[in-house]
Amino acid sequence: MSVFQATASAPVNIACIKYWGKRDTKLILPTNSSLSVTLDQDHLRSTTTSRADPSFKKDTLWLNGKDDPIKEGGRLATCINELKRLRKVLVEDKDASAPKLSTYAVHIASYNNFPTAAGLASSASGFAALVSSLAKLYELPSTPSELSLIARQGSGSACRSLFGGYVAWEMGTKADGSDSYAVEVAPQSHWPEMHAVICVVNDAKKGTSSTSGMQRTVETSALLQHRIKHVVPKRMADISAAIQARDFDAFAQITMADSNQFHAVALDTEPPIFYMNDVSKAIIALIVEYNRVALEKTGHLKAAYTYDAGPNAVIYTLQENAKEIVELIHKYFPQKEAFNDRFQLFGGEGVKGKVVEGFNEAVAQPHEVDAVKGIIHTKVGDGPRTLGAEESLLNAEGTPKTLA
Ligand SMILES: Nc1ncnc2c1ncn2[C@@H]1O[C@H](COP(=O)(O)OP(=O)(O)OP(=O)(O)O)[C@@H](O)[C@H]1O
Ligand SMILES: C[C@@](O)(CCOP(=O)(O)OP(=O)(O)O)CC(=O)O
Repeated sequence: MSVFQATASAPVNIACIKYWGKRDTKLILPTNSSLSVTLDQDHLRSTTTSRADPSFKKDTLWLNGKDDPIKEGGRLATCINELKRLRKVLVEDKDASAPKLSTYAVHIASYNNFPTAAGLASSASGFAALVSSLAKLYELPSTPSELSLIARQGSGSACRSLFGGYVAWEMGTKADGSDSYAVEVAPQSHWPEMHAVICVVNDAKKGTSSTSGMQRTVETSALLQHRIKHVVPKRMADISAAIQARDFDAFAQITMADSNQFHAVALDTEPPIFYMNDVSKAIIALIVEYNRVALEKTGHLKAAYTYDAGPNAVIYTLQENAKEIVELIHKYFPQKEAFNDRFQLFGGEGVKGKVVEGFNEAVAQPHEVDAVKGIIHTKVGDGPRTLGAEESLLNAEGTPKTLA
């Protein structure tokens, strides 16, 4: 008997223009457009296998090997049901010989190769991988933008992980959400030199979830209304132009300004929300000083920090500056574990921890080991990938394989 199964992996994305606020909480329609860089799934990814079988009793998801209950009417159920509906309408109703997979329950196993729910955008890669694997299983003729409409209903930011490179989520205006989807601004190949140095400040589950935090902001922040109307539209246009022109100065300025404003609207929420901590703030001080020196020496910026709903820093930079940034972070935040030098920046010599010439070392205090728990060096990457049967996460019985 044939096995109906597909496996896909999907990347994380980190926004430069932040999504923060919904105008429709059920459909997940945002109050502003947003834009992100997709990170390389060779380093950070969710991998998901979906199987449809007439013997399965109910839709089931295992996340990192553990049963993750699918709540009726919840986000997962919405995504799965919508994909089943498309299977029926786009495939089964058109071809009588197509197996009626839409009537079978599915078993889904997913693994994140990085901490889940720790502000590293696991919901984004997770829902993008889920939608990609089911779309493949159901042989849907849908485009990435069409699939992004479904991923959006799992987690807003997930819609942007349906593309590689530089991605915008157009907020749309329709009440049914049919024009609120992701589009490619530029592929990875357009500006492959974009790297990211991620400082993991806290990899534990966070306090205020994005979902509840942003809703409180919508309800209580006057500053958010200003941001939505008067700030984001111009920033979206300007950063898209900066990406087209590969203008890192403009890209960095806008990215840092938008991170700052997102954290300002979080603070403007009642009661206030603080996602950054003192370590996050020290990293900002280091990047500001590093850019000051760069501007003085070269007339250009070299780094852009951005923070999501947690204290972890993502520092965008061009490949040529990544080594200096890794050195800088090590100088102030000594590491317990050796740096994973996947781009061979250091050869065999190891990271020393040093600042560039002219850097004012007094801008931040050196911290104790573990203030920054890890440093992940990655870069812009491609969109979801379909993987072969040998990568399946489900065993013959349709339950998760134990991974080595
Ligand atoms: N691989 C996955 N497959 C399906 N769902 C997933 C997967 N990974 C994460 N999720 C869902 O996303 C939730 C975590 O989302 P949450 O927004 O709290 O954290 P985060 O995405 O890591 O942080 P943030 O979005 O603020 O950057 C999990 O509890 C789970 O429901
Ligand atoms: C700060 C952010 O990372 C917020 C992400 O929010 P989510 O997409 O996690 O929220 P839900 O739609 O409620 O699931 C900014 C961004 O990624 O644009």
